[in-house]
Amino acid sequence: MKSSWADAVAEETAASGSVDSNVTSAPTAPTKSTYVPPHLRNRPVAAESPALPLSGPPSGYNSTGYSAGGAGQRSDYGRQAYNTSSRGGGGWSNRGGRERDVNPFGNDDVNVDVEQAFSGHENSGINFDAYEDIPVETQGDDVPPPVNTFAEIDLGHALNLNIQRCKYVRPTPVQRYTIPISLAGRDLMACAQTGSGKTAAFCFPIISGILRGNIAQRPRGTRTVFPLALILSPTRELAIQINEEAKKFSYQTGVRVVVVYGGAPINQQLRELERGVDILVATPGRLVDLLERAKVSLQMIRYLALDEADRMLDMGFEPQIRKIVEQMGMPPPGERQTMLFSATFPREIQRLASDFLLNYIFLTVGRVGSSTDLIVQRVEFVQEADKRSYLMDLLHAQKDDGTHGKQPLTLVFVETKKGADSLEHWLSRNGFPATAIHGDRTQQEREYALRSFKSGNTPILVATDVAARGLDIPDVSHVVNFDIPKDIDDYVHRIGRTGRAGKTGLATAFFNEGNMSLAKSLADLMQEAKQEVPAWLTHYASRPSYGGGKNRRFGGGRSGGGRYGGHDIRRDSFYNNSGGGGNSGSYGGNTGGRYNSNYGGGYGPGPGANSAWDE
Ligand SMILES: Nc1ncnc2c1ncn2[C@@H]1O[C@H](COP(=O)(O)OP(=O)(O)OP(=O)(O)O)[C@@H](O)[C@H]1O
Repeated sequence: MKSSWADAVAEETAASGSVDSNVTSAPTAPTKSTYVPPHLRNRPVAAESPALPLSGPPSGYNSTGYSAGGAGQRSDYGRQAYNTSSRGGGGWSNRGGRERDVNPFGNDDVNVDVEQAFSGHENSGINFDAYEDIPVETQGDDVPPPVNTFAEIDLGHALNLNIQRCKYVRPTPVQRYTIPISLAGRDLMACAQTGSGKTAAFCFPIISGILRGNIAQRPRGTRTVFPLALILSPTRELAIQINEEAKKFSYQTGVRVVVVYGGAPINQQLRELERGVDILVATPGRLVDLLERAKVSLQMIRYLALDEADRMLDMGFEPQIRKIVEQMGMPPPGERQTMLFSATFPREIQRLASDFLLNYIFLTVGRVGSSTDLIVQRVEFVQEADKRSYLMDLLHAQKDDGTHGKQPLTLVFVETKKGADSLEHWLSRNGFPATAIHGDRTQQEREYALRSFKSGNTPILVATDVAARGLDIPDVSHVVNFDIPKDIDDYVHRIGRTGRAGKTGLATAFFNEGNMSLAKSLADLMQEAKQEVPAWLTHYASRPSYGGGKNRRFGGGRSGGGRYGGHDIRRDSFYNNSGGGGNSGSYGGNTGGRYNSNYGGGYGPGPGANSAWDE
């Protein structure tokens, strides 16, 4: 059932006088964690130690979101903004008044007619029908029901206005399920296909929660800032992108979003923090630096979101995330709300992740780790020596098909940084304007390359895995896996740079003898996404020696979880027997050994390999 915003407003007004009997009361305020991280010990106490932020949902939530009047605290909710400074938004020079938000939407469209909101037709070119029959599974206790429209969830006037400005008319499937779950205060592990709107799925509840929550006064007069929400990203460009998105969603709400990431001058980021921060978007390395310098404190974190969560807990990177989440003063599970999102979630990673969660809901939209049917996948047998000329043929054909002979945006993935440089130069020399992005480039060069690609100035971007995850570049029409990744999950993320938000896309992979270990998982994945699998690939895939065995996602075969997505490891006997079911951290102690032995290599950045990780 679709209802308009106007209906929702009317219903809300009618409801505001009464107390909803279904309202679940907010959990009792958590007791304060006694742990004080070393960098905060012996500090002069400028204000009271921060009272812990609210845990769980603010009063007044019911299963579909927020029930007006439940706690009698709605009076200021329709406001355009709340004043971060008065909430001790952090910083050692809290401004006296709220500064003007820079309009992230450009000059247009600021006078959105909210009465018309969500009642119109699709206006963003998003093909939502593509998602209509997508299988969704949820596991866990008391899962709040999904919604069909934004109007069914009261995210608040200011946020709704921004959703409108973004031209989002309907929630995508992952948003339909996750927003009510998050608004109900539940921890969440969500697996949904690339390009399906996961960023908004975790940003909306965070912003809405901050706006309506009873946020404890944050300390003043200290040079440390106390964000309320932390969003972690594995790469700098993704952090930048999440920051831009979150800024749009929180425009004129008074919620302040700041991003910190490595490779950029720290002083500039410190100045931004100084002006106050509610939502901090960060890459882990730079965040640890700021925590150790006591510029940021996690003591008041109420929401923690890990985007690309499986990458964040990837072998080699997990200790840093554990440090941030478990050893730097952040409130423990139950006293904060934790949301983990990715398109892929290997079982082993789920086990690690469960340490961060309490009584969580496991959600899958589509199958765990599957790719979307919107991407046409092709795989060609191409010998190493022939790859360049093959690529050239593809690019020529594409150009001929393109509008006015223009080269459509093409993203070419290679294995090494050197390989990226070399291919970029070769393409440029041969009349194809190309640029490259990889970990050896300066941050300035990386950002310039991305901008140049997005704008179409250099319509070919040669990239390592640093660009594989999360980047939302409109109109990438072709992803070429010039070098096939060693891990099928990386393949899923790479091809997911096209075919986003309901649009179709094309992905071509160059396969040869060097990629045999991926034959089975690639053939299975393509079959599952209803793609044409070449006979030669099926043949290789059927050979026991090429049968994967390394397919870490499903313990040696893609058998886990049935046809549709949901495989929640809490169902595994292994998990239950190992005492890992209680989210109690009991798994943590011997994680490393078990984890490593399960992997048998081939996972994570090996010697000489590129890392998609940033600091
Ligand atoms: N409800 C919506 N209506 C229309 N467009 C939407 C909606 N939600 C998100 N989008 C758009 O869909 C695109 C993909 O969203 P997003 O980048 O969040 O995907 P994702 O699931 O995080 O992908 P990935 O797995 O690659 O990180 C973005 O351009 C975003 O603006």
